[in-house]
Amino acid sequence: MHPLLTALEGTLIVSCQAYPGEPMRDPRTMAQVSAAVASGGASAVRAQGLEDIRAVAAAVDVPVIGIWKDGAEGVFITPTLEHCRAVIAAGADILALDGTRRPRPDGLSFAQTVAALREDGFTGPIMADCDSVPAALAAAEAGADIIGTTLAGYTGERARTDGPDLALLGELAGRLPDSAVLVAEGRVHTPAQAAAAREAGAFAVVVGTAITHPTTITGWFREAVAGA
Ligand SMILES: CC(=O)N[C@H](C=O)[C@@H](O)[C@H](O)[C@H](O)COP(=O)(O)O
Repeated sequence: MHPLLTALEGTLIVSCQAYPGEPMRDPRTMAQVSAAVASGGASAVRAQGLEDIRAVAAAVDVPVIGIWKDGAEGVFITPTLEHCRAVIAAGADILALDGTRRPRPDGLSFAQTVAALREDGFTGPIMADCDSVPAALAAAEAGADIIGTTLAGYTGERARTDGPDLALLGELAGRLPDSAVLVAEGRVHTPAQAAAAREAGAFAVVVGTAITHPTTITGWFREAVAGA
């Protein structure tokens, strides 16, 4: 296991992202939200976009997982080697990128991308945002340090479960090489679901929307109130 990851076992990681056009889409806001979740005990923060990564890294002492979303279809989470290099240059401690088996815009495979980054001298952990068992196993084989369930339910490989994809976690638990850890990410909306993800085999759990996206959380409550 990568040494930086030892401290993350059994912890909560919080994803702090605002989407294009939203009121909170401002690196200063995301830095403040990141500092707030770090105060609450988040062991690491996941940030999107080069400006946010710079601002968040300056605002928190915990490791920053950096991604760069470019586009909204196909491979869009840190889709190319150049995106990866830019995320690292922006100050991410951990690099996350698409870890599916879909063709990448620059024509490189996931394995080639990881190899090029190691060739560059990047020594931090690399997180693969995966969508299926085969993708996860291939990404771990290619040298990913963290296997995330981030894209399960978003690519057509698996049905979109209501909460986290506990079945996928269960299928992967115990099947990854010792070099990689399994992280639950995606639709963890309640503390009970976070605990269930751990019980299903997750090394750590990432929560985004349910902690840092007030518009969505407001919608949940609005619907509950209106339906009562
Ligand atoms: C599919 C995709 O694009 N996921 C993104 C990856 O960074 C984010 O939009 C999610 O908020 C993040 O994965 C955390 O998940 P949740 O917000 O469900 O707790």
